[in-house]
Formats: sequence, structure tokens, C-alpha cells
Amino acid sequence: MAHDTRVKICGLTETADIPAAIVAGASYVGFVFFPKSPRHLDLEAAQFMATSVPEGIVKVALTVDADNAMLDELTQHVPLDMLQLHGKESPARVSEVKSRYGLPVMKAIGIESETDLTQIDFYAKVADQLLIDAKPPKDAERPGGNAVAFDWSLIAGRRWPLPWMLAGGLTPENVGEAVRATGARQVDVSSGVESAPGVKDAQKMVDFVTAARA
Ligand SMILES: O=C(O)c1ccccc1N[C@@H]1O[C@H](COP(=O)(O)O)[C@@H](O)[C@H]1O
Repeated sequence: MAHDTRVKICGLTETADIPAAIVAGASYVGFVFFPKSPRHLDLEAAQFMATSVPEGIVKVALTVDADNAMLDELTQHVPLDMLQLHGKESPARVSEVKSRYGLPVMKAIGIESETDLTQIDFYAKVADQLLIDAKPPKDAERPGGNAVAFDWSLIAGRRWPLPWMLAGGLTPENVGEAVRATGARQVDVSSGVESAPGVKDAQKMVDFVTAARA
């Protein structure tokens, strides 16, 4: 039986990635604003790309511990529907960003072991969505987008009172199992639909969405 799993394809870097992600069936497209990432966009490129996204597809900006000056510039230049906070932002900072910019906020939470789950309850009180991702490896240059999965059994059967997405090391080959193991209704992918870091692959995007919904 097919499911209506919603997919976010994150880290689009080329204008042609937008129609490819939409044809594949993405419900969300993500733009990365983190200079250490191979998916980093400058504001001009992001503005151009975001403007070409049709109504109904959620445009998400991913930032890492961004200050107000950076978020002011970003939100003034790029038409956005959601902010994804992927750093060490506190629950208070999530609340502040939400009220300052009037956009829904998705907070990413890195999971490696059972103890990492306790913070979810604090963020669940202030965020609009949660992104349950793998904790980055110790020597990683970035807090996400590392093609690393966590032990999905840690969240099997868990439910939270707000929408959430599963992320971390998802690929067309493992996303079906990830959805079955966790009960996720939404999934987020970056590396798993690339042919090289920062280069999205149209066929992998199709394969990913198909497998997520199978
Ligand atoms: O994609 C990035 O480069 C990135 C940089 C900094 C923070 C987060 C980043 N990506 C996010 O991480 C998840 C998981 O990535 P992957 O599928 O394991 O490569 C991704 O969906 C982005 O939301």
C-alpha cells in the first residue's frame, strides 16, 4: 500500500534542482546557509531559486546558530515559508526567532543515544516542527548533512504533539525501512540524493520519494 509520506529535499544548489525535486514529489525544498557546507548558497542565488518555487511547496532556510543580523538579511532577501535551526539554539532562542520573523520554526535535534531524547520535550513546547536527525560525528565540519544515520529503534513508537521529520543518512535504499521502523510521516534527505557533495541527482530524488511512499 502506498503512503503519503511527505518529503523534504534539502541542500538544493542549482536552479534546475527545483523542478527536479518537485517532479520527484517533494513537499518541502531546503536551502542551506552555512559556509562550511558544500550546499551553502549566497543570498542572491537563494533569492533567485526561491522565487521559482511554486505555491504550495514549502521553502525552508537552514541556518546554524545564526544571529539576528544574518537572519534579518536572509528573511529580507529570500521569500521563505519556514526556518530550520540546525545548531545549538536553545528553546528560548527558538521562541525568539519565531516571534521576531513570524515564520514557523523547525528545530533540528541530534540523536545518538536514549539520553539525547530528553531535550525533545523542551523543544516540542516552542517549535512548530522537529527534525530528528543523527548527531554529527565528532570530527564533522557541520552539524548535519553528513550521511550518517542513527539507531531508528530509539524512537520506534514514540509520538510527539507536533509534526516532525526523520533525517540523517536516508537514501532511496533505506528510507522505506526507516519509515517502517519509526512511523515517520515526514522525511528529510540531502546526501542520499546526490551524485557528489552538493550535487543533486534527479533520478535519486525520484527513487527516494517513491521508496519513502512505497
Ligand atoms: O546539508 C548540509 O550541508 C547541512 C549543513 C549544516 C547543517 C545541516 C545540514 N543538513 C541537514 O542535515 C540533514 C541530514 O543530512 P543527510 O541526509 O544525512 O545528508 C539534511 O536533511 C539537512 O536538513
